[in-house]
Amino acid sequence: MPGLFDPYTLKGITLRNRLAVSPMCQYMAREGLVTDWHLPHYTSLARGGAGLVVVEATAVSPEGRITPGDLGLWSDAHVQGLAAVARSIADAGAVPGIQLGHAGRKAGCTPPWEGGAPLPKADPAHWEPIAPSALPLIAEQPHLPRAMTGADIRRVQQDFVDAAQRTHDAGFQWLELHFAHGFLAQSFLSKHFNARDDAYGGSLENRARFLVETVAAVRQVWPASLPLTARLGVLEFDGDDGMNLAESIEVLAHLKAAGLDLVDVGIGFSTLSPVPWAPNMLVPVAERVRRETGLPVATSWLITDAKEADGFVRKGQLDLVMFARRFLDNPHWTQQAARALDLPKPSWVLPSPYAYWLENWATP
Ligand SMILES: CCCCN1C=C(C(N)=O)CCC1
Repeated sequence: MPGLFDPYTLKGITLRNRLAVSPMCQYMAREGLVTDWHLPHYTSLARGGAGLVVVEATAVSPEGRITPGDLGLWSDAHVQGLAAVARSIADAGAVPGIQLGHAGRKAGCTPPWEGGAPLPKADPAHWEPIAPSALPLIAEQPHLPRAMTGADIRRVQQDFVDAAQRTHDAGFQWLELHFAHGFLAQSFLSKHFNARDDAYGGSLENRARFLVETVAAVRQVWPASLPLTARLGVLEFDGDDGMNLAESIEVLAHLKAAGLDLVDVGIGFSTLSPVPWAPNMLVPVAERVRRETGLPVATSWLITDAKEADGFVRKGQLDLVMFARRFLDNPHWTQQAARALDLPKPSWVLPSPYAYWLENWATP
């Protein structure tokens, strides 16, 4: 079985290794546009040697932003800046990916380092979030999201399709739909936050309808040769995870039939239930998803050790390993992973101008 540093081919794309930079919100955009922050940020991550770099959650519409600082692809004006990012990631030898999402009821907040609370209604940047149902995330929340009409659902699905088309126009080769973290798609699936009585609420089939229809619609415009993936929250830590995981596996069968190529196994975060954080906590869950759906899987959350990650791949538990804070801490962490796994010439996971001097001269 291949290991962490073996290439990975999915549809018409081959990654140089199984290490992926997980999408990590930077909240440094303006009106959804790339700023001076993004190109150096993503270029340095790509030059670090990972096989795949997934650009942060990028909103398919203005009201789908988590914060006013989210990147967006809701207009053609957003393509040029992101095209430069995709090009730079590819020039560094990584495959450029991006995560498209809509934050639903969790939209319209300040960045975590400013508290992460919903913007006050009096704030000129404030907008009214939309969601499957007018249910608050927390009981004492000052304002409720607006319940989506059928027209809203169709518009947002078209927003996903249009943003996917722009994603391809920008030169990205890997697309991840954000179906996790209590954002819009996850909240359609959630028993806690979907109280609809139309075809998008009630039964599992109805609660999954938005997700299945969106994958099918995006698949129509996203080239068949390029991986179409989704991050899906399969656990909620709400005391009902036997059912949550079983339902997620059932939904994934339908998403696979609609054209999904890989699932990035995540957490639902539909409620504020405490999470029993532990190293590598989702790996066994991802393994079960892989076995029972037949879909290739990636996962993340507290995977920090190269030898353990290599083992997850060699044992057929994971196909890709998503690292987030490891790469924020050190964009060149892939080199440390290569050293830990005794790869020959480990510095050569980095570009030549770095690798030559790191590898060919005795270091004291
Ligand atoms: C409830 C989500 C916890 C982790 N985060 C995920 C984000 C995301 N875009 O998926 C944004 C920052 C926090």
